[in-house]
Amino acid sequence: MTNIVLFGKPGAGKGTQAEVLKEKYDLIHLSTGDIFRFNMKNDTELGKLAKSYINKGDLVPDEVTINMLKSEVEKHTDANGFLFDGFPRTTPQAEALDAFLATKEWKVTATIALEADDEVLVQRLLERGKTSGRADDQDEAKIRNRYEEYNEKTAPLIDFYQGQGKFHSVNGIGEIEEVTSRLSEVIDQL
Ligand SMILES: Nc1ncnc2c1ncn2[C@@H]1O[C@H](COP(=O)(O)OP(=O)(O)O)[C@@H](O)[C@H]1O
Repeated sequence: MTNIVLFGKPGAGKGTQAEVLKEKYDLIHLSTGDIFRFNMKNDTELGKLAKSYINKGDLVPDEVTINMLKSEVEKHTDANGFLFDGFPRTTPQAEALDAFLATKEWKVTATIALEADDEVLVQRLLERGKTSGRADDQDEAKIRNRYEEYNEKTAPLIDFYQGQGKFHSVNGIGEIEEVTSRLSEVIDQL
């Protein structure tokens, strides 16, 4: 069982890399952002709730996110491992993930951060907003708010995973293939 947390600021390339890594390492890719967007598109109760937070650039409350994540993991208990993308994003989420995985005698194998400079990332998101239709990518104020959420709530997870000796980081700037090979170097040594 290999469980990898892909970590990084909005726009760092987690989703792009996850698409490649899930095939390469036969992992189930769980993106909380994608799951929320799927629910928003289908106008489910979860989608309606999430929308009010996401469209402002705020995080969705922990309880909602954690329950959703657990039910997604439960659908794949025969998996070779998971690639968590966009989760955990807060300390309570990270603690809940550890506790939940422990009930299955699993654990987080490693957390790998994609590092990139804020200004590069804001430009990437604005560019993505032109074609993605994502409301949270089209407005610089919403994007800045996501960075504030990241700095305040998500950045402390670096210490959390460093404390567990599981934190790795790679340079997220470069060609997609280049970044994939940096990530693979870390994964191959786990
Ligand atoms: N683990 C989470 N906890 C709370 N909210 C989340 C989580 N994952 C995603 N979201 C919500 O969905 C939005 C989009 O997520 P994602 O696609 O991962 O974004 P980004 O491109 O900003 O990294 C976030 O800004 C947040 O509102």
